[in-house]
Order: sequence, then structure tokens, then C-alpha cells
Amino acid sequence: MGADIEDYAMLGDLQTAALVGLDGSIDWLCLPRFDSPACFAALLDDESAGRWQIAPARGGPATARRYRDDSLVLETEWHTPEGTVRVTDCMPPRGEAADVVRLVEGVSGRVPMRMDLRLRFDYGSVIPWVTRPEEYTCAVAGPDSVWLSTPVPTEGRNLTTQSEFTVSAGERVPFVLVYQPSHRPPPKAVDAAWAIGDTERFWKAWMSVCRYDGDWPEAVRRSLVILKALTYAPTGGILAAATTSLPEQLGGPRNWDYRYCWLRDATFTLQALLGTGFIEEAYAWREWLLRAAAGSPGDLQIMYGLDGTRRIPEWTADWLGGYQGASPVRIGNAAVGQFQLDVWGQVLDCLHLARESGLAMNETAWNLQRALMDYLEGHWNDPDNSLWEVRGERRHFVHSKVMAWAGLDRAVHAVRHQGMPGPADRWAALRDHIHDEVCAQGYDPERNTFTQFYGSRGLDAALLLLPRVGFLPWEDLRMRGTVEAVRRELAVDGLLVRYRPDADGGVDGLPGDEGAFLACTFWLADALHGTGRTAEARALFERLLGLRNDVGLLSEEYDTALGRQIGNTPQAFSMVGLVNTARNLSGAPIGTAGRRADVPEAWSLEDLAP
Ligand SMILES: OC[C@H]1O[C@H](O[C@H]2O[C@H](CO)[C@@H](O)[C@H](O)[C@H]2O)[C@H](O)[C@@H](O)[C@@H]1O
Repeated sequence: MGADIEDYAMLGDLQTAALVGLDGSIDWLCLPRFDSPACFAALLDDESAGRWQIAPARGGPATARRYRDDSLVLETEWHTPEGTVRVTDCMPPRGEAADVVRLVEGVSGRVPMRMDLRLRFDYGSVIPWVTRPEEYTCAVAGPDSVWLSTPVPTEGRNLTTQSEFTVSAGERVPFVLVYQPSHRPPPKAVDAAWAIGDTERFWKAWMSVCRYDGDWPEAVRRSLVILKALTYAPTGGILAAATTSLPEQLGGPRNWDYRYCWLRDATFTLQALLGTGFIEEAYAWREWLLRAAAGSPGDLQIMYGLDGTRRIPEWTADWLGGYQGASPVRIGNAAVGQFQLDVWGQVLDCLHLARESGLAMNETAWNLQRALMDYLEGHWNDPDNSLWEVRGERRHFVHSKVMAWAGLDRAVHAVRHQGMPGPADRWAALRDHIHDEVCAQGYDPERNTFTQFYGSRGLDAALLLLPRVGFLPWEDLRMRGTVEAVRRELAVDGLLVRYRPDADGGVDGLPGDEGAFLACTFWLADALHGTGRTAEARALFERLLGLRNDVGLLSEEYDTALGRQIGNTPQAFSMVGLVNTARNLSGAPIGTAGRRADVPEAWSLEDLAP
């Protein structure tokens, strides 16, 4: 059975990620990519679905755990009656092959240890053939092979590879697991200690670009590392989260696959990265976007695979019991075919921010924006599925219309202030028309609040984003009323849910319920700050910091009754919320560019423009 979600730390090599529990077990790993089938899927069932544990033989959770500085090198320590042992885990940024490096070190005494490796390819369904060529243990099934090397003796027992050994103070025992397509020869040997040092150096160099100088610097830097770890380096695509089907309600059916690139989630991530000086990621993402979006603007999807793949069919892995019994386990995501109007505005807003941050404009990028504008002009008035990807009836969602307004606004700005060609007057007229329509049809004067969709009785936490995109200022009485109403109706023990699923006769078309949405709660902190209640905003922000796990990770949602993280983890939306709100509370309004990063010697901003 998967451990509590907050028990997991993340390892990653910018192409895939692993989750390691406090018990020293890697319960989730997809190889060779984030969206490949998992070879360790104990997270979504039990150990029979694959896992790799290295821990003291007597078992039990670790005593202490930390990442080394601003890296993804994880140190887990157990203080046992026999002595203290440390396991250092990392995934070195990808060279030729994906590898997981684990180094066991005796700190004091003599600690009996146990290693248990169960490789189960294709989401736990395939037990590989295991052979022992040369110094390796090699597991092969279909297209995949995984090679374990370690100096300690290993043995096959009950379809697992196991080892018992004792580690004394000052002694080091390495374990290296390397993935290869199964037709390839054995991988090159990896020196564990060198690989760990190299991984640390990589992250240190990456963080040296950071220009965040506000409050809560450690929490912000940790979040930035996680966001970087959710980017797929070969293409620049940005993932929503590293997992699939961690439930939005324990035991419930709201379980989704987040291992893909949502344009909305990616643009939020870029706001956080650009606001803290990371312009290289913005360039890589823009190029990813241009490739993914190539084709007719009407065919723009709200999400893609890591390399821009369009088909992400949703299916269920029925052999997996689900995280702590929450089924189904879904692979792929049917929301790929939805119409979510906000995405057009979100992308235009993000490209605007990239320009403001110093990313040189190029003709292809502007051509894409012109194409997005053409589509927006023709479709802004269509009902949609909204940013919450409701699977119920399409509606005229207020947030979606506001984002259409924002897209038009950014395009008008590009023409009038940045010298780009386009029909600015026509766009400005439509922008103003949408503003009027939203204020007339998306606002309930009796309750003094904007509503979830035109004519709705329900509310939506996304309404808190209206001032952020410049639709209305916080001082506007309608906005103040909206903040109050959202807080009154959507707060659960002080945290916000996205909306009430049962409002308006069941707006999202889904069974079950869900927890408080952490990104929305960060937006509430921004709203409190925006409306002058900064002390309350800071208190709420610090409460949210307290919901992170011991190594700074946040999943998507929080169950306030059980006091547990729920939903996929680590989730970009939540980590972005932390960064943006920390910036906001430190005096840098969200959606503004950070101090321009120093340009590394190897390249200049001009070099970046193709
Ligand atoms: O609520 C139903 C929907 O839930 C998921 O969407 C959520 O996650 C997305 C990725 O982070 C995010 O962009 C979206 O705003 C969230 O509502 C799921 O991916 C959908 O398939 C599902 O319909």
C-alpha cells in the first residue's frame, strides 16, 4: 500500500522522476520518461506492483531526511540501536541512460541493512526475466531492461532481488540502477560517489541564476528546484505533476494522470520561473510551444505529451488497486479534447511576460500569437469546460471570458507599445465588449459578487485571479465583494476549494468530492494582500508553508479533516502558488518580470532569438 503522500520525496533527472518514501522505498518510477509505464508502481497498489527498498533490516521510518542544499540529492538517515546509517539518493541529470544512484554510508556503529528490488514493468503487470551477466543483475521484459550493479552479493528470492549486508562507520556501499532499451548492450559503469557530486554541482549551477531576494527564500528555492525537475529537458515541455491517480479524495474516483504538458499549468510555471530570473526555461518552453502548436490554430490543444504528442487517450489500469484503494488508476487524460477558452488568453499573457522579461520576440512567435488571436475572435463567445476541466455541461465561465479579455489586451499592448503589426483597434473594441459583457452577465449585483458562469449561483476560486490579469483593481467594490463571497462560500477550515461540486445541480459532472485546492488558497492569500489585509495574508501563507512535507513538497490538494496531502504530487500548480505568493507578499506583483537574469557567458539574449 502506498505510504502517505507527504511521506514521499522526489528524485529526478529532468526526464523522469522517482518518489522515495520515508521507509527508503522507491515506490514510483517511470522509465525512461515521466510518461512511460512505471516499473515501480507500489504507490498505486502494494509492493507487488514494483518497488526498490534500501533500509535498515529492522525496518521503520527514517529519523531524518533532507535535500543537500538546493539540489535534488536526498539524504535519508536512520538512527537505530545498532548505529546510524545514511542513504544518499539521486538521479544524475541524464547522460546516455537514466540511472538511479543510491549510496549507503555507515555513520556510526554497525547497522544490518536489507535491499529488496522488485522490478515490475508496464505499471506493475510484467515480471521480467532476471539474469546475472558479469557484475550486473539484469532484468529484461519487452522493450525494457534495467541493470543493477553493487559490490554486495545479491540473491533472487520469490521473484525479487535481495541483499542483506552490514554497514560499519565510514563504510560505503553503492547501488546503481541503469535503464537501457532491451536491445542495447550493458551500460557503462557509474561511480556512485562521483555521480552524486556531479548531480549536486548541476543543481548548484542551475540555482546560481536565481534572482529571488524576498522573504521565505529557502521555501521559494526548493519550489523552484521542484518546478525545474518537472520540466522535460529534451523538449522544454513542462509537466503538471510527476504522478497519476493520486486521489483528490481518499478512496474516491477523482484520479487523473498529470504527467503531461498543460498549456495553462506551464504558463503559470513560467510566471514563477521568469519572475525569479530563469529565462532559459522560458526560451525552451516557447520553442516547445511553437512546435506543439504548429498547424491550424483551431486545433490547439489544452495539453500535449512531453514532446508535443497530441494523442493522450485515457484508459484505466484495472489490475492496480489504486492509491490506498482509490480506483480507478487512469493513464492518459480525456481532458485533452476539451475546449478551455482560458488557455488562449493564458498563452498570450505568458508570451507577453516573456517579452517583458527580455526574451527577444521572433516572427514565428508573433505569427502564433496572431493565429491565436484569430481563433479567439471567432470563439470567445463559445461555452467551454473552464480551467477546472469540468466534465459536465459546457458553460460561459467567467474566468474563461476574462482570460479571453486578457489575451486581447496583451495583443493590443504588443501592437501599440512594442511595434508588432496587427489590427489593434479591432482587438481593443472586442476587448472592451467582453469586459462589458462579463460585468453585466457574470456579476450578481444582489450578492455583490462575480459568479462561476453567467447566471450561476455558484462561485469559483479562479475569480480571485481577475485583478492579477488587470481586469479590475482590488479596490473595485465588485472585486472586494467577490473576495468576501469566495471566502465565505468556498473556505473549508480556512483553505479554499476550487468550487462547490454540487453547485448549480452538479457543475463538474463527476461523482465524489475533493479537498481544498492549494493553488487556490495561495490565490486567497494574494487577494487578502491585495485588499489590504496583509497580516492575514502572511498568516495564511505561513499556514500553507506548514502543509509542505518535511522536504518542501506540496501535492495538489489538502484534506483538512484528515490533515493529509491529497492529489498528484509534487504538483506544479501548488509549487507555483508558493513562489508567486511569496514574491507578491515580498513586494513584487505577480505577473511581472523579475530582475533580468545575468546572462551566462556562453550565450546572450540575442543568441536565443532564432
Ligand atoms: O476536475 C476534473 C479535472 O481534474 C484534472 O484537472 C486539474 O488538473 C489540471 C492539471 O494540473 C489543471 O490544469 C486543471 O485546472 C485541474 O482542474 C484532470 O486533469 C481533468 O482530466 C479532470 O477533468
